Amino acid sequence: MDDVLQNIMDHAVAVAREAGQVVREALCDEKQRDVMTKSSTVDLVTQTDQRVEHLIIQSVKKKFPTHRFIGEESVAAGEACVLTDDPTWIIDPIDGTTNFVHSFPFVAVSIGFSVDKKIQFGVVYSCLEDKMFTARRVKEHSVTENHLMLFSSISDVRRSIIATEFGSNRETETVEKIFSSLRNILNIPVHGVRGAGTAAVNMCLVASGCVEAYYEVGVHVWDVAAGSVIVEEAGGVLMDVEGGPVDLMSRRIVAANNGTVAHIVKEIDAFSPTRDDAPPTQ
Ligand SMILES: O=P(O)(O)O[C@H]1[C@H](O)[C@@H](O)[C@H](O)[C@@H](O)[C@@H]1O
Ligand SMILES: [Mg+2]
Ligand SMILES: [Mg+2]
Repeated sequence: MDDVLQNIMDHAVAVAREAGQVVREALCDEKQRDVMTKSSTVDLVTQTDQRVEHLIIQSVKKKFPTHRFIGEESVAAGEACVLTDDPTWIIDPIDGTTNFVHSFPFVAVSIGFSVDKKIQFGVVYSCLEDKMFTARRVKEHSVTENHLMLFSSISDVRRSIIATEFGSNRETETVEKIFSSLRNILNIPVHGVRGAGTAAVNMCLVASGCVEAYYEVGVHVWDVAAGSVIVEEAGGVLMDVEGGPVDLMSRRIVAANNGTVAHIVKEIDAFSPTRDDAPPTQ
């Protein structure tokens, strides 16, 4: 199975790079950044998101015809978001669509691969920085092209930088919760709070030791599937925002180094968005 998995992972890296090239070219063409909206007026999608997801799925289908998919834009188009034991590609064609639309320079292609409901490897290609982050769920972990993982050993949360995002839900109660968590964390006080505008890149920043923790409520499984392996294989931990094991379908995540995770979890004002795998409402 090892060689088989490596073969699949090599394909994921190749197709992520190809997808990244499409994203870079699309950035120079305003038409390809024309905005449509999904769950709210600030939940953006472009024809490039859809085109890149199509490209990835078609490329994988040719090589691995029995594999299944959970893709952000396919789910938006009505496909079910159900993780089975079958080999499944979990795809976010453009993580950071808002960044893409505004030319804010952090945009990633994120691909996680799951078997038996466990993510086996993750590939995050931060395509404007041209950084490829990969990790496989075995002892080995690697970040290609010299992007070495330098995991943070800081255990004093007051010396940390914490990454988070504001998401795309602007309901008053949700915004209140987001600010309540942010206020608690700033008041620790931490050195700073940052956000790249993409969950996948934020998780790679944890894995690289640039930030000590990243948390968000409202992410989706395609935002974090790949990053989850990259963080864990770098030596980090994943947790639910109220402590306990993370559930990638729950839309809640903390990814952190060992020293700060418990402190961060204490400060988060948690809430529970509708799960990714919830049956559709009629
Ligand atoms: O929609 P994309 O750009 O794929 O993903 C983004 C989420 O929608 C947003 O809620 C989140 O804050 C951001 O980090 C994420 O990457
Ligand atoms: Mg995303
Ligand atoms: Mg996306």
